[in-house]
Amino acid sequence: MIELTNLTKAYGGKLAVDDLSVTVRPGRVTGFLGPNGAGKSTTLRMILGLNAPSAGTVTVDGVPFATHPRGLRHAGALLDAGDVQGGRTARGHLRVLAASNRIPRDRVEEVLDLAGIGAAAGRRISGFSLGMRQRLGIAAALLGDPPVLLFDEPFNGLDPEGVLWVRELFKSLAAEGRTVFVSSHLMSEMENTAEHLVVIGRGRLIADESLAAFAGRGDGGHVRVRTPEAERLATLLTGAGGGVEAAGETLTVTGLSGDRVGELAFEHRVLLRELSTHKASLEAAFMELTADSVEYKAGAKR
Ligand SMILES: Nc1ncnc2c1ncn2[C@@H]1O[C@H](COP(=O)(O)OP(=O)(O)OP(=O)(O)O)[C@@H](O)[C@H]1O
Repeated sequence: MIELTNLTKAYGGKLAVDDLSVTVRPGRVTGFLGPNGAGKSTTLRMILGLNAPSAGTVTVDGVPFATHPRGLRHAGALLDAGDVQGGRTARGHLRVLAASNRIPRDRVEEVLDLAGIGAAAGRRISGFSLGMRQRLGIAAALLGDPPVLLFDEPFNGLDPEGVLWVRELFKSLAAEGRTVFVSSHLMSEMENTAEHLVVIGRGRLIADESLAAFAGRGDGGHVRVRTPEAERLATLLTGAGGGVEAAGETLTVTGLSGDRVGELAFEHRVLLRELSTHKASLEAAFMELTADSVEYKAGAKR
């Protein structure tokens, strides 16, 4: 369990993290979402004791991480996949980490295989692609078999197979009862991974809720239907409690399911030329929610 209490970090006069109070619970993947510059990396670094908070506190299983004697065996993290000595081999890099954390050498081979880079273990990291570096970073996080795991943008640079692998890995780590906290600036990456979401913007907490609750914030989706009898169908749909927007032969319907719209048309012998349902996208809910806190927007005046 990770507990942030009024956690704040100021750089100069600017608040990178602003009074954040959040509890990250074990047994589920918690997505940590926010646009670029929202303060995710700064928060993760404070959890690990790498940055000191300007105010507030953060504990990992009840104690500040820096004072935890078990180091990598207590919390593992992938922060910046590029932050490794390129001259070392993957195996060499992990062996150094293992030695300094009193982790048995055999574990290095285990995590290399687990991360799918066993075959590249003897190669220098400088020749690794970004995806391979991410896998190495994940292997390093898992080295101490820790109950708490933090990952900063772990999907960057991974191919589709890698993305699927990471998703399943995170879910299985959470199912084992671990605390798994994963940052991303893309909702799509969290959609099939996280059960719970913590969303921040400009350092402030915007949402702390289940993925299902978050999805419910969206517009709930709509049904699009095309008919030569648009006016008659619109009256029927409105009568059934739907919201209708008409544009020529096309009606956009909210508040009624696609099935219900089809049934009403059938019952009243209204000819349909098209009927499609459009689910509310989590991405849209995320963008809507964070729109005011996006710091770097294309074409926006600053
Ligand atoms: N060492 C630093 N000195 C000054 N400002 C910093 C420093 N580190 C981060 N910041 C600022 O703090 C804010 C939050 O940055 P942070 O990297 O935590 O955001 P992020 O959510 O991880 O973003 P991204 O998705 O782009 O990595 C940004 O405005 C950033 O410019």
